[in-house]
Amino acid sequence: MSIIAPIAHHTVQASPGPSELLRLADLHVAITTPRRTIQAVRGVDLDLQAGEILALVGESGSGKTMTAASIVGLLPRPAARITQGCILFQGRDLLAAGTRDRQRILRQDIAFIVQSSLTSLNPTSTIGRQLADMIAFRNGLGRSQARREAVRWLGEVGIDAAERVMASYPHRLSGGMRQRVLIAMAINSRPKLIIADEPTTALDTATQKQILALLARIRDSYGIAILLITHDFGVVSFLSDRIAVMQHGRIVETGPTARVLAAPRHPYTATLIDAVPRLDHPLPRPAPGVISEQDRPAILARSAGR
Ligand SMILES: Nc1ncnc2c1ncn2[C@@H]1O[C@H](COP(=O)(O)OP(=O)(O)OP(=O)(O)O)[C@@H](O)[C@H]1O
Repeated sequence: MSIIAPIAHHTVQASPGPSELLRLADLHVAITTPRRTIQAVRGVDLDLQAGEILALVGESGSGKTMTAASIVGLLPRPAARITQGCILFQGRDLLAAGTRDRQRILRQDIAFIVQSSLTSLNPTSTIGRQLADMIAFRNGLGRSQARREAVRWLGEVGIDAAERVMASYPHRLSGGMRQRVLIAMAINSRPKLIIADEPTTALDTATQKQILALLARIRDSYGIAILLITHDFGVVSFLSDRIAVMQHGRIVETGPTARVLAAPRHPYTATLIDAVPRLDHPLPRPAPGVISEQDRPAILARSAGR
């Protein structure tokens, strides 16, 4: 994985606190298309403490994925590039680090989980093979020991029928099972940070809740910090300690989850929260004529599913 130079470095004045894991300072990402250049990320400042779950929330196109991709060196090349800023991981600037150092940090300490779990797995290889190969490679284990470890990690992520899943090809598993497998792949190296980009978006509501509960348990058991990227405030309230709200490439509000949900300070945050109908809160008050009585059952059904 590599990150595109040249980069105008931002000077970070304060040294990181003892528990600061990740800091983005004045991060800018530009995307050049044949027709124009888009400033996808426009000066993002963000910090994440060890063991913390921070939700990065915003509508589609607000720049969440470009921010995450910058951290793990997966910006779509050659169109996208970091034009300014720095990314500190445990005080080290990933953008200034040598390729080997950066790759070592990304391999050992930062795991990236994306939404589309089918494309993240090799369709021609069994789950057991993929997981055991990864464990063997990372830990220098022999085949049978790596296999035993693979079964153990599948158990860790709540897969009971581990032997059956080991023998399965990815397309034979449900979306929730595949996401559990990806989480097992992410955590077996005991990273310090998981970046999860819309990890539950493609799943049904019950499975979403199970996967979110699993992520919470992983944080509690292993102290792994999670940067959770989502457009869904329902997901955020379930899982995160803190929220950062992103709009048009900028962070417009950051705060503890309970405070942000109860008393949003930025109008955009309030709009996003209001857009989530829930049964335990009054339904958002629609402008007259916008939501008719006929629409109401559908909204209530959606809200009941959360
Ligand atoms: N490969 C690409 N080529 C051109 N523009 C892109 C590309 N990927 C993203 N963009 C643009 O960059 C901006 C930020 O996109 P980004 O994917 O980071 O948003 P997002 O908040 O993650 O939204 P979503 O949840 O839909 O992925 C948007 O204007 C988007 O259209």
